[in-house]
Amino acid sequence: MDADSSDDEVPTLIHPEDDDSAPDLISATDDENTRSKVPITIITGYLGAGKTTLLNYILTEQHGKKIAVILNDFGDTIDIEKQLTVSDANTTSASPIPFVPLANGCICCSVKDVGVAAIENLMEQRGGFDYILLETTGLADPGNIAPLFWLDDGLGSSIFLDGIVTLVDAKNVLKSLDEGYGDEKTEEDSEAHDHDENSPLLTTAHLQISHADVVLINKADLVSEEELGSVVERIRSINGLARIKTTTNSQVPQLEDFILDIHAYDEVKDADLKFSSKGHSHLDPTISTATIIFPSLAPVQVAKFDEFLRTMLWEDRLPGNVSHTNFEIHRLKGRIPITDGRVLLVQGVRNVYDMNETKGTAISKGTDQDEAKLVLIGRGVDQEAFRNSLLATLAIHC
Ligand SMILES: Nc1nc2c(ncn2[C@@H]2O[C@H](COP(=O)(O)OP(=O)(O)OP(=O)(O)O)[C@@H](O)[C@H]2O)c(=O)[nH]1
Repeated sequence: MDADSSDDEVPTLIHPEDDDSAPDLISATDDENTRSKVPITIITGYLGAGKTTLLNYILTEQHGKKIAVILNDFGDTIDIEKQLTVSDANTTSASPIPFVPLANGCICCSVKDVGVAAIENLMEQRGGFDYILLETTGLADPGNIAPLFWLDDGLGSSIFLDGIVTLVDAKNVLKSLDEGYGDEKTEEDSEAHDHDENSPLLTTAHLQISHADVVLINKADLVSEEELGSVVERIRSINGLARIKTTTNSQVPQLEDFILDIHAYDEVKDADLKFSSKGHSHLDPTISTATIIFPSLAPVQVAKFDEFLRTMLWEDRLPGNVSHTNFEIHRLKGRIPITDGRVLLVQGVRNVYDMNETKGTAISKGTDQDEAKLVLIGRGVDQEAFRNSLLATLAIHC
């Protein structure tokens, strides 16, 4: 399940060929920029899944980093007990650890006002830390948080999103996915999460898993091997990109690569996309992962590929006269070789995406490297329809 290793060079930003009102993306991939920016890992997961336990574990492990922790508390009250728990457990050499509790509301609703201000405030203490962990409330939707680090000029210039780690409770996660167990059903939630009465229930657990770069299936001690296997299978069917680790008491043996320095948004390694050979699973009726495999692009097709992405992500439809059901993309990653030797790397969260190219990577014809892969995670993602639409778009005017 742990798949990750590649010697690929760090990608650089390419400039879009047209000026088509693309959001002003801030590349986290420029070598020098990335080095001077502070990485942030978002830790999300259901109420009681083990987020605080994970923070305590990280802060007491030897990792040679000075870590700042931001707690995003839900509601008006500050969870004093939780802050003390983490502070007291900090026996690491990294000190002091500034705590910035976000007292007012869930970060997904008010991140512009509260979350950004707290992070900017924290950045004034720069030099006191070299890594940020943001623990979100159990009800947060990470899809609203992640694009901020691309789109907010202020934030994007000083920090970069390293990755999203989602904790799930092995004992309760299937219930959460099937019944929305643990979700507070407000009217707003019902509208946002389940707007179409005929669609299967979209729960907070789905949102947290579909956006994850790493899923920790915690509380493994509370379930049998067989139950654990079913949980792994279900999560893999929702999010085929995430690396999955089972833990007890949130103890991740290897923090580097799994929690810290994941580089989930500035690299797209071939190994990240390797699960795709296992095919499209419909184990979860609500969200699935689709992999579109297609031949490497001719240079003139790059603009067409971009058009496909824009139409899909910004207009919520598929180009090329392909019929499809309603869909919603949560996360996408792609690795697209071009016949002139370049390789395009694509990253996206919801309707925000970024396309970079690797420098001078030669492709060997007739090998796996020659194959382009686009992986999509979301609702209503019909692999065949998406592939047909992409191929139809690439064929036009080429
Ligand atoms: N049996 C068992 N208990 C665990 C494990 N991990 C955490 N716990 C316990 O589960 C409870 C909740 O853990 P927390 O780390 O507070 O969970 P959280 O996600 O921060 O919870 P909220 O802040 O409410 O969202 C605590 O009593 C932990 O000691 C585990 O792997 N197995």
